[in-house]
Formats: sequence, C-alpha cells, structure tokens
Amino acid sequence: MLFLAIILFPITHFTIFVPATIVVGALYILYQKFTGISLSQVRGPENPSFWVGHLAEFFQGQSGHVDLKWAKEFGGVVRIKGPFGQDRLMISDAKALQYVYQIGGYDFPKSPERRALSRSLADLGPGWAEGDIHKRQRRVLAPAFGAPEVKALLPPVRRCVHKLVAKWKQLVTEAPNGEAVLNAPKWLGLTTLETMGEAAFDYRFGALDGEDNPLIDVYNNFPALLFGSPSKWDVFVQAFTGWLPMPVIDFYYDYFPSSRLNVARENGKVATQVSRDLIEAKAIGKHEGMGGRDVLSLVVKANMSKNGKARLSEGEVLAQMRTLMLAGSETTSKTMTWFFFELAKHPDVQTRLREEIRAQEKIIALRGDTDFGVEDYDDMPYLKVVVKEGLRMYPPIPNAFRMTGKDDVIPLSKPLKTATGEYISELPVPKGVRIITSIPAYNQDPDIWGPDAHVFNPERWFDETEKRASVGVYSNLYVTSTRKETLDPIDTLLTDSLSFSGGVRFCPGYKFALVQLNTFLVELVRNFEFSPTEDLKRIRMESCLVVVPTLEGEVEKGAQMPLKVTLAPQDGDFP
Ligand code: HEM
Repeated sequence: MLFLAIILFPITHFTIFVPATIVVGALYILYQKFTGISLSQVRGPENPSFWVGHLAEFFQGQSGHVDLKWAKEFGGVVRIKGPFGQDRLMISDAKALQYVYQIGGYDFPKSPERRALSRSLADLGPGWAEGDIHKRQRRVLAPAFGAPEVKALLPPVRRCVHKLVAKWKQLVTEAPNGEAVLNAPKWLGLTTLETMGEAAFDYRFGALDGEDNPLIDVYNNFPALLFGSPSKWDVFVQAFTGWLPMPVIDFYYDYFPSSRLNVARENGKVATQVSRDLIEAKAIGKHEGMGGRDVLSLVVKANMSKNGKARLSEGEVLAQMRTLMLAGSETTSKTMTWFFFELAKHPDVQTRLREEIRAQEKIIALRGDTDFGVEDYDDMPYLKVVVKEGLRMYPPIPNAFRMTGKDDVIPLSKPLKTATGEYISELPVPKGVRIITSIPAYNQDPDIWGPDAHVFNPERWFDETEKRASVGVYSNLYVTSTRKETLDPIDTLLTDSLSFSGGVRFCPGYKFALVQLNTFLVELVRNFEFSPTEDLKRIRMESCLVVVPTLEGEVEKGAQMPLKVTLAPQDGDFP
C-alpha cells in the first residue's frame, strides 16, 4: 500500500488538490452569493488570507490567546474565515454554547474533516461516531464510569502516584542542595499512562520503571509531534479535506505521504495490537489483578449484556480502548502539568493546600488509616477550589469543532452587536457552517467570572453569590445537562466550568479524571514543594489538540515545563 501511496502522491497532489481547490473555491464563492441566510452581519477580524483565512492564526498561535482577543473585541459569537473566505463562527456565548452542546446535540455534528481526524486517531470510536451509533457506544461505556466503579479505581491510581513520589524523592535527595529541576510533563505523562494502564485496562506499561514498551514510545509526545507548530500548508490541507467526499478524506488520512500522519498511523497500529492482546488475555482469564473492575473489563461485560444491534462489534470495542487511551492520558497529564505551573507560581496557594492536606492527614490517622479516600477529597474545600480553578484556567481540550446540521437559529445570552450597529438576541445560521466553540473564552468571560477572570484565583469559588448568577443556569452547562439530583461525593468535586464539555458528547471519563487530579495533587503537594525556574518565563501554551507546555525557542523539543522540586516542609516546619 505504501508503494501505491508513493506512486499516487504526485497524482493525488496535483490531480486532486489543485483542480479541486479551484473548483471548490469557485463553487463556494457562488454558493455564498446565492444562499438565503447570510452571516455577513456577524462581526469579526479582517481576513488575513484567502487560502487559510484565520485558521493559521488560530492553530499556530498559543492556545486560547486569539480566542480571548476576538471574544473581547467582538463578543460571544465571532465570524472568522476559513479557506476561500469561508465563514466560520467562534462561539463563547453561554446560551449559544448551551444550544450547540445540549439542545442541538446531534444537530451540530462534527465536520467531516474532524470526524476523519478522529477516525485516524482512534478509529470508529465515539470521537468519530454520530447519532444512533454514538448513543450506542456511549451506552456501553457508561457503566464503567459510574461513581462506585470510579471509586474502585482509586487504589491503582494511588499506587502509581506513590511510585512517582518514590522516584522524585530519590532524585531530590540526590540533587545538589536537595533541589532537583524536573520536567513536569514528562513525569506526569508517564505516571498518567501508568494509571490508565492499571486502572483502565488492568495492564502494566512499566512506564515509570524504564521498561521498553512500544505503547510508551507511540504515546510519548504524540500530540506535539502530530499537531505541534503546523505550517500554513498543514492548516490549509486539514481544512480543505472538509470539502472532499468522505472516502477521499479517509484515503488522505490512511495513505497520503506525511511524516505527521505517519505518527498517527504508527500509534494506531501499535495501540490496536496491544488492545487486541489485552482483550484476548481477558478472555482467557489473564490480567485479573483488578478482579474485573477495570474499565476495559466493565466495557466488555456491558457489551456482552447487550443484544443484537445494541452490541458493539469487535472493531468498535478496540476503538473504545484507543479512544480511552488517548482521551484519558493526554488530557489528565497536561491538565495536571498546568496545575503545578500555577502552584509553583503561587507559593501561598501551595502552602494553604499543604496545610489542609496535613489537617486531613490527622483525621485519617485518627481513624487508623494512612491513605486518602474520595470522601477525604470531598472534605477538603480548598483542594476542591484549586482543582476547579485549574480546570477553568487550563481546559486541556480548548475547542470543539462542529457544524450546523440544518438551517438553525442560535439563541444568545448577551445581545450581540452586528456589523450595522444593531443588537440581536438570536442568530440565524445556514446549514453547513463550521463552528468552533471556545472553552477558554467561555471559562474566562469577565461577565461570568468577574474582571479578574484571567487570573488564577481559587478563592473565587468560595464566593457563591458572585456574578455567575448573571447567566443563570448557563454558567453551569455540564451539571444542568445531566444530573443535579444524583449528587455523589465524586460529583461534588465537579467543576462548574466547561472544561469537561457538555451535552451528548460530555466527557464520560470526568469522574475518573477528578480522582486522578485530586490524588496527584494531594500526594505530590504532601511530599514536595514546587517553585518556578527561569525557563518558565518562556512557557508557551502549544495548541496540539490538547494544550501542551513548550518553551519559546525550543518548541521542537516537545512538552517541557522545568520546575524546581524540593522536599515539602513537614508539620513542625510550617511558619
Ligand atoms: C482533565 C481531564 C479531562 C478533561 C478536561 C476532558 C475533557 C473532555 C472534553 C472537553 C471532551 C469533549 C470533546 C468534544 O466535545 O469533542 C472529552 C471527551 C471524551 N473524554 Fe475526556 N477529558 C478528561 C479526561 C478523560 C479521561 C480520564 C477519560 C477516560 C478514561 C476520558 C474519556 C473521554 C472520551 C471517551 C471522550 C469522547 C466522548 C464522545 O465523543 O462522546 N476523558 N473529554
């Protein structure tokens, strides 16, 4: 096939892309002229390029920066341009987001080019699926992520974090002056991968033991290698594929010669093989360390209990595993990295959190225990607000890419000023418009979070009377969409921001993610003190599907965030 792809490269390149570009461009300009609903009244920045519109700025810049700039200048709905002057909408208005995520649901499908991208990353799993197929897949995933099931995942997560603690203690005590400089994303990434392996699949990667494992290689730096620093050509081709028929887009992802796409292909091959081996091992009774309570066993069991069309095919089960591996490890590890970035910059927050941890340690000791449970996390108000604030400031998946599935009217929470100076409270949109939701612009909207919305300030969550009331239920998209009445201790750890998405595609792994985030924070802050290095002045929020920290001038080195780490003061050391 590779041979065929090499032969076809010049053919696909010139006989598909070039003429198709001209035809599609001309057709699109005609279409724009003659379709009924126009978006011309929606304001937005001037188009910098006929070929890529604003997409280069969007994908090449730091995550969230341009979103915040545009939202500040133009409001909750901004018209930006794709290739050939194609209109796209960037949305951060609360009511509009609620409409797109929840009320509209499958009426706002992923665009074909994003579905094809999801397929290349995790096959025909939930990231690719739409409508009934998506519902069916989510029904099989759901039983693995209930509150009791997720609580059972705490011990393996804790075990992995303890391993990291032991590693870091060794590095810190061996370092000159007891101060080590550690690259946080590397260590947190390896540990998250290990927790995903143990808790989700009952599988040991050996990531923290320096073991050779092909999966570690293919997941290491995966988002940065695949999506980091795209050229204008990369941006154009990715957007342009959206105009091609689905089989051609799939062909492009499967065979088009590209070093970036090869990263995804290699990842897919290895991840599918490991997933297949694991499922087989489960079928013959190996890997039963978690007694069948790991996510994979529960998914396989839920699937067995379904009949006929409700059941997932073998390929779909493999796709669920690849999705979980990808969606579960990179998101949590990168979020955690940004948490420690803020803790390093805010010693006051770190000290207060450590004091709360020490106080809870005493309560735990009194009951004759040593380990923190989910209920302990729930009893720690400061820990909760640190997690919420970290997630608000650093949503690891900052945007969702959708399109309008039909002509529609999107309601707005704040009147939107149009190009003619009028104000509108709802926006008519034609079918087929690409929509980019901006979680950073929503999570940092000053009308919702106050004038200090751009500042990391866990305290804000203690002020329940505050401005979030101004947008009512919409400030809390996720909770209103699903379960307000069934609050469990894990649920009350939930963030009110949009970082776990909402509606039909809300993150199914959020409870597990919260268990991980709380465990990492408690165990690491309990044992270590973090402070910034000079390098943090060069930190960049690289937009790589997830938000990867890199250093200005060294972007090609992938994820970097060097932090100074020392042993934490013990009880008597507190001032
Ligand atoms: C801090 C950690 C995490 C954050 C902030 C997060 C956030 C998100 C967001 C925003 C989406 C929706 C993307 C979209 O709308 O297209 C999503 C989807 C998803 N997440 Fe998470 N996630 C996290 C961790 C996890 C974990 C630990 C798992 C599983 C073990 C997981 C599994 C999934 C899956 C399977 C989907 C696809 C859902 C679908 O398309 O129906 N996530 N996540």
